[in-house]
Amino acid sequence: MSKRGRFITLEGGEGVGKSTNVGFVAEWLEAQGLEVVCTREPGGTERGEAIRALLLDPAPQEPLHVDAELLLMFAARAQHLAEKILPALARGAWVVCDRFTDATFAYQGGGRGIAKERIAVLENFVQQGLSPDLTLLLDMPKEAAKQRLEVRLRDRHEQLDRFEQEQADFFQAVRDAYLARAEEAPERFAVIEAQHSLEEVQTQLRKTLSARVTAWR
Ligand SMILES: Nc1ncnc2c1ncn2[C@@H]1O[C@H](COP(=O)(O)OP(=O)(O)OP(=O)(O)O)[C@@H](O)[C@H]1O
Ligand SMILES: Cc1cn([C@H]2C[C@H](O)[C@@H](COP(=O)(O)O)O2)c(=O)[nH]c1=O
Repeated sequence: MSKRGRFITLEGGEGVGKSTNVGFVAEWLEAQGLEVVCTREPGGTERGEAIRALLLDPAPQEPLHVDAELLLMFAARAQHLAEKILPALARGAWVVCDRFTDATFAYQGGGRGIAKERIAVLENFVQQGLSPDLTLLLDMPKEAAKQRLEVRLRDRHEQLDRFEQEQADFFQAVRDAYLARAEEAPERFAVIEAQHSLEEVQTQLRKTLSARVTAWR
């Protein structure tokens, strides 16, 4: 029977470079001879992507209640775990996921103000003990991240989604919540200084991955 794969997540606020670096992390792991499944949240499955569209809708017809937002995140996650993440880990593949439950604690907890104890109830119910083996937290000041996001939106002719339309204090609360979680679980988190050039960020990522993969073997 093959050994269970490892579960790696990338986290951080808007525009810090998660999507840019998911492929880098996956390619680095593949170069070590590992099977890698790349995915994202909310989403990652057909139903999860439909829920994502509801959650990110830039111009919803009516406001989305914060509890409904929280439950939709976990509904998408339950489907994602059952259909994609758990089968991949069970056959020995490594899963690289752009956001997971730390995002819920940061956005719905820090940003929206939902008590972390309530989020933890859903985390236990849906994940039944599963949590990432390594979380790469890309951290940088929110002002610089916003500038990057603006460049991306302009270059790709995209519009701000429902979360990206939030105000500066929301993004500060999200960043603070992420950093608090990293402090609570230093053995799982690696905080990457994301304000540097892409080359420097990827050097930090490579060093972190190399140390972890060696330790796990
Ligand atoms: N280290 C870097 N230096 C300069 N620009 C960067 C760096 N990393 C990413 N970028 C650019 O910043 C923009 C945002 O990056 P990216 O889309 O990867 O962020 P993200 O964290 O996935 O954002 P979101 O959460 O909003 O989807 C992109 O245009 C990307 O090319
Ligand atoms: C998993 C998760 C995500 N979110 C938010 C964070 C982002 O604003 C969007 C996803 O968009 P991205 O371009 O892929 O970053 O969803 C959240 O609020 N809670 C969560 O659990």
